[in-house]
Amino acid sequence: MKASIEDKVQTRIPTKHGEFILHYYSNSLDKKEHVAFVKGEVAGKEDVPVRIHSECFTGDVLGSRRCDCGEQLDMALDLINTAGCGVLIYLRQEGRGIGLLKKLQAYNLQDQGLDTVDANIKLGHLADERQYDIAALILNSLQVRSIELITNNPLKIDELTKLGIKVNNRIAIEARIHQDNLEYLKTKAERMRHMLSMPDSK
Ligand SMILES: Nc1nc2c(ncn2[C@@H]2O[C@H](COP(=O)(O)OP(=O)(O)OP(=O)(O)O)[C@@H](O)[C@H]2O)c(=O)[nH]1
Ligand SMILES: [Zn+2]
Repeated sequence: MKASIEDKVQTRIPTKHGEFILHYYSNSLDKKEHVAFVKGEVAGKEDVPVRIHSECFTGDVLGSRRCDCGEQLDMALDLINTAGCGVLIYLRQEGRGIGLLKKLQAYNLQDQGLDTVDANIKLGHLADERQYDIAALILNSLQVRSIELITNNPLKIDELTKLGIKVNNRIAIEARIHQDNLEYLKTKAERMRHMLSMPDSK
């Protein structure tokens, strides 16, 4: 079956990072509520700054310091607002696609010494189960011609490219490193090829 989305409603949201238009999408692939936060005119534009942010309840909402998600969300919205044009797609792919329950179980395994990759595997999952079909459909629906992707994750660039999105550039988005996120970020750099400048990496 060919995947499809429908832009059901658009509404204005003033935020501490400026004003955006929130688009709510229904889709044929899952029952999740994926959204896009759009700044300015993006239709027909090249090199549009785009952040594809994966849901992280603990980081985005609770301000957890285990990961860099909350800080990245703030940085991306600020960057897009300053650029005056851009899109933040908020995909409901909690825990890299394994869901909140499994992510919280993975956190407990991490507290017993496993890293974020091995904890997922121990729970019977892949390290990363995310798919980007809906993100690509949203970008096409917004008529974005090409993007500058705000990410440190090369896999996201590869996956979007495979889905026909023209990624002309990458914009780095590195959160502050501290004791609570150090191991997590190290694992992303060493085992998931994330382009992060870690203190002791060569
Ligand atoms: N399974 C699992 N998911 C996690 C963990 N920590 C954060 N996440 C989820 O990871 C997702 C964010 O992915 P990241 O790997 O941090 O970063 P990314 O989106 O791939 O890369 P960037 O674009 O550079 O931010 C969110 O859905 C989080 O809920 C963890 O320890 N285990
Ligand atoms: Zn997170």
